[in-house]
Amino acid sequence: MRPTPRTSSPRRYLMCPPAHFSVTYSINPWMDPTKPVDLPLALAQWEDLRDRYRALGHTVELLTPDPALPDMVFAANGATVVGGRVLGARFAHAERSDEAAAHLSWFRRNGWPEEAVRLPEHVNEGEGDFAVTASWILAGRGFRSSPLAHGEAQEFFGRPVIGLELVDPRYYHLDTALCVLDDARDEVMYYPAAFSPGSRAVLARLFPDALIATEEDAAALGLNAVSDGLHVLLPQAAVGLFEPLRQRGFEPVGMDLGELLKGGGSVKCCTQELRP
Ligand SMILES: CN(C)C(=N)NCCC[C@H](N)C(=O)O
Repeated sequence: MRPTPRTSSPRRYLMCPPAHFSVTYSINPWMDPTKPVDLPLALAQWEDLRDRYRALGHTVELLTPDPALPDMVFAANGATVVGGRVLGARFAHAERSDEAAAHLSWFRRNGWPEEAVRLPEHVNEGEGDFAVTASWILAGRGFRSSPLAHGEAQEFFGRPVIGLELVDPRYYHLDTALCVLDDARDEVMYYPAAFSPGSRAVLARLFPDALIATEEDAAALGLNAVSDGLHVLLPQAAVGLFEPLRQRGFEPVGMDLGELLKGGGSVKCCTQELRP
């Protein structure tokens, strides 16, 4: 079988340097405050990701980190931007709640019109739980985002929102268990065991040709990846995903974000996409 021809399209990303990253509390099973974090290494790994995006021709905007918010490096959680409209976040845990205002004020200061920016009513952790395909917005629930946020997103963006129930605490956000590979073609990769039986059936119906990840690759946070339609940047430890991606015509790019994994996030968590 010949691989589908792929093309990348230029993206605009929002990232936040891990200048104050640390693990001082635990709000997901990956976080162990007794394990030290090597901050210079975390910064170097993050810079490598930022530079890789730029080298691939993408634009990276920067959010100023706040010393009181050690998880702010996980910029994907701060908002969801689709069609130039911004749905702000409302965090489930008090430790992260002030990040939401920092994101909203960034959008207001950077030219987004007031009517395109929404302060949300219901708990949603941005692109941690919202994934955008050509036809739908996939929306995770079960650990962080409220199912009520799914209706709110559908009204705000005017796109069909498909709710998916997460059942394994290691995969507490949708973007730890599913990655959109081609947002022009409704193509994804995911780890079925992270979802309830009903949600698994929905995924199988919507994405019959999806790339299915093994437990090993999911446990390396291999699905916490970012695709520009051709290049797929993913944790380098998810070795089992590289060949299946190549067979489909993608170019996998392994990244080492090992220090940030101590906070429970990797490539996608660090990357919020600003969709025009
Ligand atoms: C998978 N994406 C965007 C994420 N899954 N974000 C990482 C959040 C990590 C943070 N310590 C937390 O537990 O909220």
